[in-house]
Amino acid sequence: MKKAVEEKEIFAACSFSNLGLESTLCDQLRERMGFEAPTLVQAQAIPVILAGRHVLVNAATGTGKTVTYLAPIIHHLHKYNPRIERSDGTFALVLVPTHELCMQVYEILQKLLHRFHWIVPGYVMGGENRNKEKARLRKGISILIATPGRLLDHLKNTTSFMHANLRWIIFDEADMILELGFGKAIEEILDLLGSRNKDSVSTQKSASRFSSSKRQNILLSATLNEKVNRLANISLEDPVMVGLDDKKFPLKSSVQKIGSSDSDSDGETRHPDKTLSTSNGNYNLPAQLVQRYVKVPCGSRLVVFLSILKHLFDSESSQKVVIFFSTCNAVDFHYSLLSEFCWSSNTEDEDKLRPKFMKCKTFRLHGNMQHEDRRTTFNAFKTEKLALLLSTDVCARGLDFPKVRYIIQYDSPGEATEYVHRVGRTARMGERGDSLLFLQPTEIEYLQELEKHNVSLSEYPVLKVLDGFQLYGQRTHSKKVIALELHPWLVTLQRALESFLGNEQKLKQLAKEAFCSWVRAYAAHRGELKRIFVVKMLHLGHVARSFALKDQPSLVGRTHQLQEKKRKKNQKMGGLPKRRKTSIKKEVNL
Ligand SMILES: Nc1ncnc2c1ncn2[C@@H]1O[C@H](COP(=O)(O)OP(=O)(O)OP(=O)(O)O)[C@@H](O)[C@H]1O
Repeated sequence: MKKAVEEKEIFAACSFSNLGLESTLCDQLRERMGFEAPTLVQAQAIPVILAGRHVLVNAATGTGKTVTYLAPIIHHLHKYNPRIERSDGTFALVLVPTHELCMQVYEILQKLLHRFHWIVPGYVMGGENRNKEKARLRKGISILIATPGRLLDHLKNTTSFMHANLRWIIFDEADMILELGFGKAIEEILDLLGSRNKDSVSTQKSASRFSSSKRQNILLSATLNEKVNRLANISLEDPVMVGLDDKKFPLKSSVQKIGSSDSDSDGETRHPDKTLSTSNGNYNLPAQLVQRYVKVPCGSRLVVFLSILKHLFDSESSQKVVIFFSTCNAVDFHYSLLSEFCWSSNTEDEDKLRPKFMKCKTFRLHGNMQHEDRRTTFNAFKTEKLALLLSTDVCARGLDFPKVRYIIQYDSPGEATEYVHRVGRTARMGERGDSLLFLQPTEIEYLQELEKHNVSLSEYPVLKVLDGFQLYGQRTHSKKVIALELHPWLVTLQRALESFLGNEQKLKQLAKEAFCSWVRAYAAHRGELKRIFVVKMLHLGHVARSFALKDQPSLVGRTHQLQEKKRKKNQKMGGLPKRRKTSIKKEVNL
């Protein structure tokens, strides 16, 4: 894919060695990774990290934040003389929110360490075999990638986990880690590792040749915001902020900032020749990303969605699309529908063998899948050239699938932060990228929520796309059409879908389950968003149509009844649980 923006807007006018990185590592970055020059964020942050400062990094999605923190760690570990050994245990800890991100960082680390075989990479994460992890920790892991829950588990229960030499703690996607409700776990981890600013207690006595090394913590995300403030305050000492405005992000300790909109200092970096995208309360989005929305009445959502997908794949021979849904059930239903639905608009004869509606490969990824399946999907989608990935927000953060050309947010993302991360799966490293957000007419105010962060979307020409389809060999003109939902193409497609589902009982059951969890997820919007996504405004018959169901299924399934009972009990005992959003997010999203 051709770069959509000029190189100088992505890369700094210097080399990795100019930043102070060790020459073998620079060779490795060039030869093994194909990185000729550092990105702007790398040029600004690497020297500061090399200098041993605590750092807070805020830069747009897909700008190379992973290497920003890994390269300086490898640089320092490589320089220890005599060489570090496995028995020295863990020197660096990278905390990430999801299984997939854990694997991704681990893979990058493996590549970077190719010539440094004595520096051992490793990971621990929820869902993996604890005993195998224990064995690996016992042998020693120099740079450990971890999800917070499993790390805490090992810190408490794996006595052979050696971390007395720990020097770096990195929080990649720091805000997401907290969003997922890991705040308490993180505080406990910091305490156990003796890495809180004050009053920290370490469980292991440091008495090695590395004990004089100062601790260094680093927080990164494309959307660092006030939520991270507390974590930053307890974990960072005198931090340097890269790409962040300290007026919007006030920290107690003295702060040096680099690359923020009102930066007046180029600090210790040798090549801050460009500032990062501004972050004056606005989110950093890739400048070349084309962002659009499509306004669709609820009952026509599914048919418009399928039509747009068909249009995308018919018009480009190589296409990778990621689609976001609000629930695991919705992913499962749409995945099965897209994989099985057969229909051709050009044959009237019902008995003819019909071709598949979508001919590309379809993948799905969500938190209710087996870890092994998640891993297989993750790796397979990476290498495909023509494919669809249907996912929940488990895919929204940090994942770097090459050449994703389009992001569709079929279910709205909730907070603007999530919007930014979801669209950030495309338009990475200056490549082209498009995003499309589905909104119902009643939800259009959501655009103003995005505007508050300077995120503007233009309208997608949906009628033009629909007019391009042929029904029985004829173009489907909408000139006389008053409302989108009456477009002949959509009406015919909806009928075909409903009749298809009528004959596919398994799929119909999936549709019913998806319908119920979709409504529950819709009702779970909080705060300001509750005003925009009003569950009472939903016409449930229309919602049913959007799952290709002729009739509205009952919302009162057995699971729902149990949940209601639990909710009422909670209310009696003093209101909703404190982190309602988190529990709902865990239940429906990931
Ligand atoms: N200096 C570089 N030159 C060329 N490509 C690079 C360079 N640094 C990183 N990349 C590539 O850029 C892509 C994005 O990097 P990375 O995933 O670290 O971005 P990110 O800023 O962490 O994104 P997100 O905010 O979505 O997590 C990756 O494919 C990575 O290999």
